[in-house]
Amino acid sequence: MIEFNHLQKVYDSTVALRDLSLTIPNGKIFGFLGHNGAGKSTTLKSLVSVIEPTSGTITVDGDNLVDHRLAIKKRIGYVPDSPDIFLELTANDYWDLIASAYQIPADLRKKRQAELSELFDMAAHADSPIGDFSHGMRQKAIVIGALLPDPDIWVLDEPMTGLDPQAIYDLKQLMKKHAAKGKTVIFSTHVLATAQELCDDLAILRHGNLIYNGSVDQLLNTMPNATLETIYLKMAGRAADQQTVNELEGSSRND
Ligand SMILES: Nc1ncnc2c1ncn2[C@@H]1O[C@H](COP(=O)(O)OP(=O)(O)OP(=O)(O)O)[C@@H](O)[C@H]1O
Repeated sequence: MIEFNHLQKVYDSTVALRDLSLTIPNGKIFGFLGHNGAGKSTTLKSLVSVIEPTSGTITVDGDNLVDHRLAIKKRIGYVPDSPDIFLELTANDYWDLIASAYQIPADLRKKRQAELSELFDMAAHADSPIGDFSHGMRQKAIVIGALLPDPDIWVLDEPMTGLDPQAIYDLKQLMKKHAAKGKTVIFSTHVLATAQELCDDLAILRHGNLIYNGSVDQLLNTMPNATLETIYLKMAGRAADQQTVNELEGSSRND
């Protein structure tokens, strides 16, 4: 179980996260929704130790991230919001780097790399530099890297961006399979149909504030016949209805 307790992040003069407290159960697919700049990446980057929150704590199965940083990092596979990293390395060099950092046994790495490269049509590109790849191919190389250690917690920041329909389908299947094994999948997305299809639980952020945390079913039940898109826009959109937010916040607290 992952717990964010009163997390706050201030960048210079921008408050990106305000007093974020929520719990992510193990074995679930958990989605972060919110407009551009709402604080989704900031939350995910805090969890994977790319940035340091200004205040508040994160615990993973009761262990404080600050005190158990390396052990927790080794349990997490991360797909960042931009795949434009390690452009000089070949895909294989990048996967080597991950295999060595996570101390993945050679035979397991070989097996997983073969399966994932095959699935994402990347086997023929393993020895090409990431910088020569299209956006979608870079994204696939990063996704493969993040899954090589078969992490307990898989964190993906807008992972479907730039992927072709087949790769999106395959990635969604992998996310479902990962959670079905009892592992935790946490992702951010702007695609509400994907969130509705995949997520057990959701957090909706607006200007760094948590405005909903609970199950997708519970949210959908609040407005019979409405889609997640309709409800989301009512809560977080341009004409956000404060009364709806208050009612849903109340119902998620009383859950
Ligand atoms: N390195 C940074 N320096 C200064 N401000 C930042 C930095 N990173 C993010 N911010 C600000 O923090 C706020 C939250 O940004 P964040 O990237 O977490 O949003 P997001 O919900 O992931 O948005 P998007 O959907 O556009 O990716 C925004 O106002 C953003 O401008």
